[in-house]
Amino acid sequence: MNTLLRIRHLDKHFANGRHALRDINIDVARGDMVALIGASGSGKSTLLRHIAGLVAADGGSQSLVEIDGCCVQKGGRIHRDIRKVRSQVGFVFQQFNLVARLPVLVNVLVGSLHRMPWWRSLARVFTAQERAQALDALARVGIADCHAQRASTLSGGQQQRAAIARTLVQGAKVVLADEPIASLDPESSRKVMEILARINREDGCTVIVSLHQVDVAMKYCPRVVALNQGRVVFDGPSSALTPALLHELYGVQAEELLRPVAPEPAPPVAVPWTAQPASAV
Ligand SMILES: Nc1ncnc2c1ncn2[C@@H]1O[C@H](COP(=O)(O)OP(=O)(O)OP(=O)(O)O)[C@@H](O)[C@H]1O
Repeated sequence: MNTLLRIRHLDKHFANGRHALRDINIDVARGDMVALIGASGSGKSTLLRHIAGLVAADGGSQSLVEIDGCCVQKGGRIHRDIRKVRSQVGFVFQQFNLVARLPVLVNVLVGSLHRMPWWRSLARVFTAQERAQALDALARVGIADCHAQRASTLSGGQQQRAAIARTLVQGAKVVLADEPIASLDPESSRKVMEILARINREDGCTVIVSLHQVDVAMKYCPRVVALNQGRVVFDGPSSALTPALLHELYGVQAEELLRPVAPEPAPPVAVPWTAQPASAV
């Protein structure tokens, strides 16, 4: 396996005593698209935040997170060169994390700040080439025509697509998406998942996406890692996830994962026009 992400012995206790992650060991190959599933509180967000180096694992542990051979954290300490590693990691949040008052294009350009000299990033001065790249990324996610609007004026689905465009501009090797469709309607959810699948397929970007719904995970992600109370309880092909297995893994909580996303609205059916006899009019 051409390993991009290596996680070893990840354990996390929060200050309130909650044991949120329990001896997590996962390898993810370059170019994989992996769904992280689990009921509410199972540890999905906590795991993604550890992978991004936003949270440190338990101190004094044997824990390790590496991305492309570079250390994110080891033994409960975030690596001192974390900024360099983070520039390779795009994070897509449930709540989009855009700056509401700034234009969409500027929000997307934020993805290129890590490549700029400090004085240019402070002044937010962007070159024509950088702007063209950001516009191109917005075109790829289907919202180029919104580039001049304030981020706050976009719909939730459009904001999430802008957040994905930001990771494209960033040139991230891995995109970590934390419940990116949790607050979206079914049609916007479908678009966002299709965009994530497309950047995985076309750019070879490794995608790890946490989801509540098993049906979405099975549709878009060949591999699923399932968490329950901070522990990996399944790691394998999504096709192996039957309702029976989910009930075995989660008990009654399986219902939360099996609840389908509302079906897409049926396309309008064209009713063939037929001439009516004059008397029927
Ligand atoms: N900062 C924190 N302090 C204390 N406990 C926390 C903290 N963050 C998360 N937890 C706890 O850790 C556990 C895992 O939380 P996490 O948010 O990772 O779950 P999740 O699977 O992402 O849930 P959801 O699907 O509801 O977002 C939960 O019991 C949560 O209450």
